[in-house]
Amino acid sequence: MNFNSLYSHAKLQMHLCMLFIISGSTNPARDRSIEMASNGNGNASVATGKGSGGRNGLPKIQTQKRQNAICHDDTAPTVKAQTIDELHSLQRKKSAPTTPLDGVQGAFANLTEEERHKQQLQSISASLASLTRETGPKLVRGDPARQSETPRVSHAPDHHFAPTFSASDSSLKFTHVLYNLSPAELYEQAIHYEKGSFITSSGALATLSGAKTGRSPKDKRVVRDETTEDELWWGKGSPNIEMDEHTFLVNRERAVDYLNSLDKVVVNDQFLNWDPENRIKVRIVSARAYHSLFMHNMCIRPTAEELENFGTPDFTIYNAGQFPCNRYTHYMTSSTSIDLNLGRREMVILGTQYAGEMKKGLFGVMHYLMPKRQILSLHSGCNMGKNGDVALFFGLSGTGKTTLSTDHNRYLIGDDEHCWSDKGVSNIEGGCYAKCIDLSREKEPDIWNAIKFGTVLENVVFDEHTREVDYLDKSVTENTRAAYPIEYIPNAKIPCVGPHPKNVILLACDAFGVLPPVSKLNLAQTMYHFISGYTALVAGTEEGVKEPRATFSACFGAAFIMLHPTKYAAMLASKMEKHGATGWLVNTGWSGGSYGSGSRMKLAYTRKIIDAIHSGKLLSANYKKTQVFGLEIPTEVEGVPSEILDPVNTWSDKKAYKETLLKLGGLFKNNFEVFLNYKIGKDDKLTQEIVGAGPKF
Ligand SMILES: Nc1ncnc2c1ncn2[C@@H]1O[C@H](COP(=O)(O)OP(=O)(O)O)[C@@H](O)[C@H]1O
Ligand SMILES: C=C(OP(=O)(O)O)C(=O)O
Ligand SMILES: [Ca+2]
Ligand SMILES: [Mn+2]
Repeated sequence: MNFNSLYSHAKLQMHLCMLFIISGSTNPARDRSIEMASNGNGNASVATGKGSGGRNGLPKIQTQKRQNAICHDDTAPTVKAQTIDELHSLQRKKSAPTTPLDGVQGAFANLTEEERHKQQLQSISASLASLTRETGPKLVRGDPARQSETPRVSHAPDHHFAPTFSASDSSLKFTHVLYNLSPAELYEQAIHYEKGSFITSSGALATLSGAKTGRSPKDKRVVRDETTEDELWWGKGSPNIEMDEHTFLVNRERAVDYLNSLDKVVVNDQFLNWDPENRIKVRIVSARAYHSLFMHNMCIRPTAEELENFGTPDFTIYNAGQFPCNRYTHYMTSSTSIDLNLGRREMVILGTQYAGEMKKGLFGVMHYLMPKRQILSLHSGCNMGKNGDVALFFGLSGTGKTTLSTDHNRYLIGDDEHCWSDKGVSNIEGGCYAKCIDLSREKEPDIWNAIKFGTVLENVVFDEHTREVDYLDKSVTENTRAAYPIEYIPNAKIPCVGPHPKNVILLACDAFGVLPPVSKLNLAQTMYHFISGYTALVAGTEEGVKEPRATFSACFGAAFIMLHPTKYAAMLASKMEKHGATGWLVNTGWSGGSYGSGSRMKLAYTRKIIDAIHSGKLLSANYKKTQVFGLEIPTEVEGVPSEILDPVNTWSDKKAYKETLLKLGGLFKNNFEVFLNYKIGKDDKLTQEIVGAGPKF
């Protein structure tokens, strides 16, 4: 007998001893019982010495009177387990293998699965490899807290790697990998390990994103190398702030070292783009279950079989958001850095946990990769009518892409990021990311109902006891969000693809209150407004802020484009022309005066306007032309009071209206100056038309 078995033998003896002590006898088989009988009032009484085995004077235990024949302890089905551990192991069965193992016998089948796990771990280890050490970290599958329960497959280092004796501590330890966990597993991880994670009354997971509750565009850096130097848009107005390759590697090392120092990392392998020919494989390595569940919802979820054959990712995100960048590093101007290296196909996130950085970061990558394939990437929502008519909804943050593309009478293709190829449109993502501030069940029932188990609810406030969310509460931020899989919307179009768009709707939330609720645009006007990318929002939370602030963001998403805006504009113009799409400008902002005196356009009216665009009725309406912007506005729209269609009618102070209109016109003009020297499309004709499509005064 070796020491171990001696020890366990001794332990068994001890357990038996304790059992005997508790039962009060050296012969536990001997019956001594207490008979508990119901007295009919639901109370139990103890009758002593009545039982058959009451020889030692101790009563027998019985939960019910025998004669009423309700309780049959002895006949009730019993669990098949002999021990508590065995019972617990019965509860969770192993996931079924996805590849049918026809005729393959046990041992070989196991080997195949183990082989597959080993390959996955090797691939992840390679992703997490430090660039200055020789091997990737040692990885183990599963939660370290559940070592005994989870099958462990350790990463056997490749033979061609010589063992490094100058290794650091981090290369000696194991890192656990939580690979493509399910929402339920991620809930448990988040609730157990991440402060600020709670289940709300509807079943959604409430999370906190930390100090950053929105994107940090000033902290975005893009590696400028020989290729990107020529290809990308640099300089004034560009969102691409340069960094060099070396600095990228410094930040990458910082993120990778941080991730490798943890007990465990979460890894998602997923897809982008529903167009199968242009699908991109992405890997997201992060430290938080919140980030993993967010990306699970937002990217396209692979089937178990697709995951088995995933192979090497096309793009990898290292999200070390809890850890700041080093301010002494060149190019760093804050402790936050979001770094894109197109050559290495990698992105590093340091110093921000806002999950939107990941989805919008990948969108930037698509804005680079897709135009190279003559596919236009679009910052737009997209839906389709019963007859197959597709509409795009362009707009900056908060202008209504998600709200208006989620339409109970139409199929949802996607709420935010799309591609327009020769075949039609495809969603890049597998989920939606809705703003939740002031969300109401009545006005937005589909979004309301999508906030259920599996949905990530960021930075919302809820009742600590009932866990009911107060969507009016801005205590954490105004930018509260819900991220849910697209199939949580009942009429989602799966797969998320559709034919060529018929209507291109440009959304502007005009807080000046001078843009009409809807205008029909010709192609040159559509391009003018697309390149301008106007919206105006109000600070909102700050006291005394009366003046709306105009924002111009080229292509309604300058923060995400990688090439010069005119490249995307030229592609949009040629596609719209080729497929005969109509452009519209819809003001989802103020009416009856600027912010402060007027009020926000009623969502119900905007929906009626959108309905009339979809149905084709608005195309054949009567139109008149506005001053300054020269916009064609309809005189009537079903379900909308006619007097609001021309904003001048809604302002009581006509002089103030005219001044504000001219002010906004001036802002448009100033903004467009930088584009006057560029050619859009093949000939000068369109360029001249676009320049002429702006405000005149
Ligand atoms: N007339 C309107 N049209 C569209 N959205 C409106 C309107 N009035 C108020 N809203 C609100 O504005 C917000 C629009 O946000 P969202 O649809 O998420 O924008 P985006 O997807 O473009 O970032 C929502 O909270 C919506 O309820
Ligand atoms: C997630 C974002 O997109 P949107 O507000 O357009 O939905 C964002 O801009 O951070
Ligand atoms: Ca967006
Ligand atoms: Mn949105």
